[in-house]
Amino acid sequence: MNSRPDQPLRLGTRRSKLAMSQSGHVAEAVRAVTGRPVELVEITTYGDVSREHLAQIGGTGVFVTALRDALVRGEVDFAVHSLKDLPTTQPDELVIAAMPKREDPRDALVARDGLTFEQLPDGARVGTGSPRRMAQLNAYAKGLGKRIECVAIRGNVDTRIQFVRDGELDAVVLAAAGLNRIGRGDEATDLLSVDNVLPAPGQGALAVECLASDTELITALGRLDDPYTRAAVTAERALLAALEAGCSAPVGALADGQIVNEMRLRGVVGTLDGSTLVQLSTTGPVPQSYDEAMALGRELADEMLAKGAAGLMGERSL
Ligand SMILES: NCc1[nH]cc(CCC(=O)O)c1CC(=O)O
Repeated sequence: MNSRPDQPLRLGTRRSKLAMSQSGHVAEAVRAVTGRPVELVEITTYGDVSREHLAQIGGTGVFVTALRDALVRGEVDFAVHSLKDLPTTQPDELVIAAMPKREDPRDALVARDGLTFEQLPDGARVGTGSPRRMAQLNAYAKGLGKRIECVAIRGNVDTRIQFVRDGELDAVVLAAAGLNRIGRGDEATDLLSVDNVLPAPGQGALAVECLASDTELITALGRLDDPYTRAAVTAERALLAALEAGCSAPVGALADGQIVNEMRLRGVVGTLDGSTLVQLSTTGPVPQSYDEAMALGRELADEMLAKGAAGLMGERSL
């Protein structure tokens, strides 16, 4: 593990409140399973510094590159990422040693006056720059016989909620997991059913990453792994990768199950205006290996591509 047992394990983390909360929880769990002290090492990423919209920065990896560089340089022993921010390609020198049990995967609405999505007035201004959310929220609104205006916003969770508190927006849409992790989950005025809005692949789940050569640490961190979460997220990410889409593309996916030993993978892509969505699902036994989980995701991607998914994603830079 790169150091003597009495020395702290170094956990590389972003500085944001969300990242610090995620890292704090994982640090505590790692302390519990290893008996070793864990020290948080703060690292600034380009995604934290830049004021550009994520779609303009070019999507994948803006939050993780600096953390990975620190791992490869040996400045930290392990790092915690939000899985939905992690590119689907895995560098050879790093491994995801654990995917702990996933939090609530849903998107949440934080609206003025306690409004639910259904209660939003026609023409409501809703803060989100995510193509995935825009496509599905526009379609959801249309099904309710109204229009919403999606307004691209950036910033951390607190900043986004402030747009609503200041009266600049009627609502913002955020990951429920993020709200919960920073202790603001009770401010959600609606939790969006995954029947209406599928989350980003991996949303609500964390990746604990370390050097592929650090076998002792991989074994220790592995005790935090939740195999069901790993199977689900692997299938969702296989779908995303097979659709050749980055994290800023309008792709939603969720693998879950109501029936024991069965996993249902749902996927969606759409046009940003929500006028066309390709939404499909496939069901099979809970994958028992990486290969089985990958196969589940690829199978659904093939069906979605056959239904014209690729054409819909072409306009993602709009
Ligand atoms: N893209 C930013 C990001 N990355 C992870 C989360 C929330 C926590 C998670 O999904 O694990 C968020 C904020 C949001 O989308 O509201």
